[in-house]
Amino acid sequence: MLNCFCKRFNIIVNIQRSVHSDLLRNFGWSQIISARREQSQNLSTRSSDRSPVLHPLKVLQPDVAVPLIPEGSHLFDPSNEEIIEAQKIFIPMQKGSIRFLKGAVYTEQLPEYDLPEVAFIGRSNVGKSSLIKALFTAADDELNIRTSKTPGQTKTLNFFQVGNFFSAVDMPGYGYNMPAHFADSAEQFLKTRRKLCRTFVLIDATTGVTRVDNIGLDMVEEFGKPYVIVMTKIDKVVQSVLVKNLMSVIKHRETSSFCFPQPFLCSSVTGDGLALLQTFIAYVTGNVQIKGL
Ligand SMILES: Nc1nc2c(ncn2[C@@H]2O[C@H](COP(=O)(O)OP(=O)(O)OP(=O)(O)O)[C@@H](O)[C@H]2O)c(=O)[nH]1
Repeated sequence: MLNCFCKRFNIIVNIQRSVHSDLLRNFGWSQIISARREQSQNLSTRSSDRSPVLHPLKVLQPDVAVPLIPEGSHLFDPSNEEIIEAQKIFIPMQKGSIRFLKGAVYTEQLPEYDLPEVAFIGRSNVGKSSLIKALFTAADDELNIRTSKTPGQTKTLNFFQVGNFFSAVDMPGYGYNMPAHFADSAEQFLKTRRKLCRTFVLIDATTGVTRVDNIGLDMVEEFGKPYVIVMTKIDKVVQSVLVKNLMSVIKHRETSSFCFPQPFLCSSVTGDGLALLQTFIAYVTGNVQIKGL
């Protein structure tokens, strides 16, 4: 059963990988432009051979009565040129330039470097490893990131170095089957990392914000860390469910002091929203400039 699932998932990832690497190899013009065109397409009218939707939130907005980002906030909406520039960072310039650095748990084991850092946290099985794998699909062979249907497989803080641009950290999931060290290791990490510039808190689009998600959300609020909500697995829900669950994120944002106003909507399977998230990561780590920001 698991084998069969893995095979199917690999096929999907391989299709996505070839679409993605074509996009990157050709510096993406035609695909990005067609993705732009798809912004006018309803998210629920999906077909497997279409280009990824670039900005899922923008697609949803016309169908939602409340503003998805607060009045007065700027929508993060980079130009095609800025997206192309940002995506170059996610392609290895040479073998090993994007690499797994180490798995660690306690402060003294954490790697030292002078790079900006971004962390991905979320409850078990929310899709953290899959998202990192999809963001770095061009370096997949070197990173060899494992994903699993079984919750709680990520047991250490896994560090990935992305050239001299930044470092990404895949944190263990909380909730079901979480490692016993989670509270200590996550707290120590969030408290001590000087170069941590953003934490991405992942929320499953099939559930919206649950009580378990509040473990991570409360933690980043308590430590006063600027964070961004990423809704994962948007391919798994119809638009009405996506909007309903997005509302739980909007509701959380209203009471938050450190949450970025714009949630990012992604699918690691279809690639929807990934180019936008890559561009945002490149922007917050100081690796691309976005006009007007
Ligand atoms: N359809 C769909 N499935 C996804 C997506 N992202 C992840 N999954 C599936 O969700 C399951 C969990 O994904 P992982 O990436 O291993 O989740 P994780 O958060 O790293 O899990 P832990 O190790 O428990 O912390 C796997 O079966 C993935 O294939 C997505 O965008 N769409």
